[in-house]
Amino acid sequence: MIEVENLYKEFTLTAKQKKELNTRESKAIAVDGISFTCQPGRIFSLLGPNGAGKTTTMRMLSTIYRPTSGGIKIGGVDAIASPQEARKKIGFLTGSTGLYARLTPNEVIDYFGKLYEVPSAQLRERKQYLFELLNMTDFIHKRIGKLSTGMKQKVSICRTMIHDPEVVVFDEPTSGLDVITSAGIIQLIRNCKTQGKTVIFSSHIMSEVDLLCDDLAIIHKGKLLHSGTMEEFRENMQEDSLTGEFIRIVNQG
Ligand SMILES: Nc1ncnc2c1ncn2[C@@H]1O[C@H](COP(=O)(O)OP(=O)(O)OP(=O)(O)O)[C@@H](O)[C@H]1O
Repeated sequence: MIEVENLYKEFTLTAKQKKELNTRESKAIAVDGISFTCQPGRIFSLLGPNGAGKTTTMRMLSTIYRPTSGGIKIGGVDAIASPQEARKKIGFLTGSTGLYARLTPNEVIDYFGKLYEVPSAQLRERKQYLFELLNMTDFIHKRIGKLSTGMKQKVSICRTMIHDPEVVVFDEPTSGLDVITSAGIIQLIRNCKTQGKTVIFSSHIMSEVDLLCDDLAIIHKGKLLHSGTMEEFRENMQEDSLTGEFIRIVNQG
């Protein structure tokens, strides 16, 4: 379970950022008092346009950023007071995950498996499950530096999932990937749900959200504009399409 209460994050702007943003303000509010709960065995989507605050929220959930104020609990653990304990329960996928170009996927996953203290027999099993599910067996012994963007993304996903975390945080997991690669990732997210994990993923693609999620939150300019089940969202739509409804909510906010 993920419990988020009145989460707030502001960044202090550097002189360069102030110039780029053409502002005299010394602070930028990225996340402005949002609250939500993600339940085990359900897929929660954080949807919002560019700059809405999705990545900042995901990074706070994953203990990479410390919130300016507010509360986060991951599987009952206070992620702000005990980030290390919370981190053991989380698998976090972000677009900027660094991978060692000179190692092979197999070596990287072994390394992270050991880092997370996954017992060897379990590590072998997890690797087999993930490599097969994501169709990776052809390139697990090639150097990462020689792999395509989609292949690297698959390696990052394996890295995220190798310790079988109970909470999965995916920041735009299919961004820039072809439909076949995306389908493998979507299947993995579905399997996480079946396994009773808590899943949150961010996206700005409504069709992907529609395909996967049980619960939906829409954020814009750091504020929560909508939160509820996907079923309720569909039932109460005022526009003909899900994308149309998303745009209507964002424009109203
Ligand atoms: N390190 C930072 N310093 C200053 N401002 C930041 C920083 N990181 C993010 N922001 C600002 O916070 C706001 C939210 O950014 P964030 O990256 O969380 O949005 P996002 O919803 O993930 O957007 P996208 O879909 O474009 O990735 C933006 O206005 C952004 O410029």
